[in-house]
Amino acid sequence: MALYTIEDQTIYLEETGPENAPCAFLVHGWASSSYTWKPLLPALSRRYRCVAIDLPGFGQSPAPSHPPTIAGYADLVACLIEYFSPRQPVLLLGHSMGGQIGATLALRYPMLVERMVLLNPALSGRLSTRVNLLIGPHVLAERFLPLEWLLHLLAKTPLDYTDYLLKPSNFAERARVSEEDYQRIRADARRPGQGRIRAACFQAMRQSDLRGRLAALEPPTLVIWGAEDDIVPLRDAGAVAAEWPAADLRIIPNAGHWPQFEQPDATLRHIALFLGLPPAGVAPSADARDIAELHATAQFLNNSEIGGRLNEAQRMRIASLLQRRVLMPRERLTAAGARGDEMYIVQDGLLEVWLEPVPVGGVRQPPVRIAFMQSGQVAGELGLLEDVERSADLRAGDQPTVVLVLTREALNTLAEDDPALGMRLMQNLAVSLGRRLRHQNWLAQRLEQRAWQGGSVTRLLE
Ligand SMILES: Nc1ncnc2c1ncn2[C@@H]1O[C@@H]2COP(=O)(O)O[C@H]2[C@H]1O
Repeated sequence: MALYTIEDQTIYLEETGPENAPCAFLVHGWASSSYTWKPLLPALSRRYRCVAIDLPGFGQSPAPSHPPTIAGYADLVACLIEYFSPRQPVLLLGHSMGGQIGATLALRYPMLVERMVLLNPALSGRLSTRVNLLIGPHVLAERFLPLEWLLHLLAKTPLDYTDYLLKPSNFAERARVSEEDYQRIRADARRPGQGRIRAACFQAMRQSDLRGRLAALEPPTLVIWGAEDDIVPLRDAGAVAAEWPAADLRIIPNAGHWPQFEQPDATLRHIALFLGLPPAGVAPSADARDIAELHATAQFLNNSEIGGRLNEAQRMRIASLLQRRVLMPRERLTAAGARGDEMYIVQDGLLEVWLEPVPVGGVRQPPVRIAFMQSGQVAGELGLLEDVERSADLRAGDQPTVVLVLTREALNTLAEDDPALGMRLMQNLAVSLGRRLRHQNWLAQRLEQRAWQGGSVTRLLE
């Protein structure tokens, strides 16, 4: 954990991911800590420099000197964003109260936020009836230090009721949460000495109702909600649907207030789709680790045959699957008759298609160049789609040539993980094949035309 100070406030935060990568800021919820993000950090820090904060008064960060407010927390996070990412807006993730802080920040400082991912965000600040009736009185009692210590001591006796309150409110009936994660979440919720802040934030959330202002949120946002959340109930998702149609709202079954722990695969899948991260299970290629290059590749794909009609996140996803290969002038990439399961997108230079004509009178003819592929065009797609022999030789032109390689395995993983993107990719490939077919038809027509014209000339001469 790293330690920072802003004015007189000390803040603990966890930093992961490459230092020169775009920044992601992660803001936890009420009575939690940066541990909130544990299931998501490995995937996120492959692409982002992740900064997971312990808000003042929570986790390891000491309490603020003034009573906390949601806007105050938003201002503090904004200050950190400006420090860590002075030139570029950031990805902002918020869970529960952290979602309310994130949305407040995006309303106050839209220029600091590139996009947002909100998990079960406490947008209205209204909590569930169960929390208000059962947990609320406990929280409010903890405002007073002697009472907090009394309740803390009680929690060490057989009279402890923490699990009865905590478990069913936080987790869905069929949730999958490991004992270790549960114990960490539980410990954060009951940290001694934080009772005053817990009570103050309980009130602060209610005083920061964002309903009626959601439509003004500018950054593209993914909102994920566990269907069985009994802390910030799903009814707040109704406000998202009604007021904020631009938000991408995803509801995850068999998850409650902690979808990232309860259904990590589904949660990560939605986030990966939204951010254009590689699908789970695909190791990033060496090139994909270089984030600047990844962005450049995604931009290049925009003008390629397979990147048409895709959004930025989808192009980033494909870019992260491609391997870059440099060919020497005239180097052979594939041989006719050999097997291969890769397709090539020409990034720079030229890829020539060579074919050996049918032997004439049993004599082999020298190969002829039948086509060439320029920057943005694809070749080798037949081998990618089907386990058949290559139909022609592919060779680099007279200059060094750079190709981006897509393997069948990567394509299959992508199509399984993101069927809509897989479908679009296939459509783009079909369109490119169609173009070639039309070109062949045109050549055939020209051949016919020449034969016919040739015939008529012969008649005239007669
Ligand atoms: N007539 C053609 N016109 C353009 N490209 C071709 C032609 N024939 C074969 N190719 C390309 O050459 C590639 C050789 O490997 P594949 O058979 O996998 O995929 C083939 C096509 O991409």
